[in-house]
Amino acid sequence: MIDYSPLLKTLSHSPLAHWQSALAAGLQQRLEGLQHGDLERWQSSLNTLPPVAGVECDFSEGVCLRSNTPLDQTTQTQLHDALQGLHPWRKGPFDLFGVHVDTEWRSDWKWQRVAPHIDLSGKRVLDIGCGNGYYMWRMWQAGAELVIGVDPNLLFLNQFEAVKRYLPHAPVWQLPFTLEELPEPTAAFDTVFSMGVLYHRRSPLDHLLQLKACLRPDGELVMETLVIEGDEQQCLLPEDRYAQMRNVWFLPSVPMLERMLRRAGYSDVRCVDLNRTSVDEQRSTDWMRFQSLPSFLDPADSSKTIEGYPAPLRATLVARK
Ligand SMILES: Nc1ncnc2c1ncn2[C@@H]1O[C@H](C[S@+](CC[C@H]([NH3+])C(=O)[O-])CC(=O)[O-])[C@@H](O)[C@H]1O
Repeated sequence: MIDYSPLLKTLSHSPLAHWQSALAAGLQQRLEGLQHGDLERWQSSLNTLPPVAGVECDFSEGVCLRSNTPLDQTTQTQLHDALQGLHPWRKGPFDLFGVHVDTEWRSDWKWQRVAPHIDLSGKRVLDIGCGNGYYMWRMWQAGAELVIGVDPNLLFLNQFEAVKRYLPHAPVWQLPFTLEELPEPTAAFDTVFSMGVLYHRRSPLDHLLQLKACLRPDGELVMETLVIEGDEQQCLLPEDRYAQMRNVWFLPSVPMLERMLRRAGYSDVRCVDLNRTSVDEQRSTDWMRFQSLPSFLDPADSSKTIEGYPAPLRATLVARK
């Protein structure tokens, strides 16, 4: 598993120095207690990742790793099979030494919509619900000094580890925790991202307050979530599933979300992007062979989900603490 000691060392020289002992204890407990029926299989996939010499990053178009000694066919097949052992790959794409991991989501499209509105140079960044870490690599590429992501999903942690294995010295770390489990106080991050998480929370205002608690004074929040069209009085609470997703709670309108952010104490609240998710952006691939967005929309009317709700519309808002 990931050796977190360099992170703990980095933290000791930062305003998060108090995290050191809490994280060390929490991580040890979490990593020892990790249980999932597939964990052994994922770990053996990680163990079959071939070593690669002379790793270089090319993040100009996405997350692309190359070697100054191109991989022979056998090694590339070994890499392909090890990565396939970590199916399903949802966020990406990744190009790892010529193996193109064509993920369910074109997360690069979302990053292109978000990145122009933020400046991450020299920033200490926290990514809540970081998934497999795809955006964390983009944040590092955008100049962040330290990127820490939290996500309780163990498959995604293993996918992150597969990439991190080839970039062991990158200041990019994924912790197998939820936001709520982070040691307090956390008010040390310049930028906090919450993308694709708010609608999974039953108490959205508490989520906004917990995110604010992670920011230093004047720090910036990047909030990306599902919304509906409407005025500041409107919000959708699905009866059960939304686009086949369980665990979806509140989909506010943009004006309502702006109001929620202001009521939670943020200032300078702005919506910088609004985008209807297309079936080109979220779809099944060889790397995510389950059903995807095309099956979750009404076959007779793609402006609706199969449950009859408005089809996925996502907004990105930025705000200051
Ligand atoms: N309380 C929590 N704390 C931390 N993580 C959580 C919590 N609850 C859920 N998650 C995690 O948040 C992620 C939400 S996916 C967005 C991924 C990426 N950000 C994206 O913008 O594509 C949503 C989607 O794709 O619908 C999952 O990986 C959960 O495990």
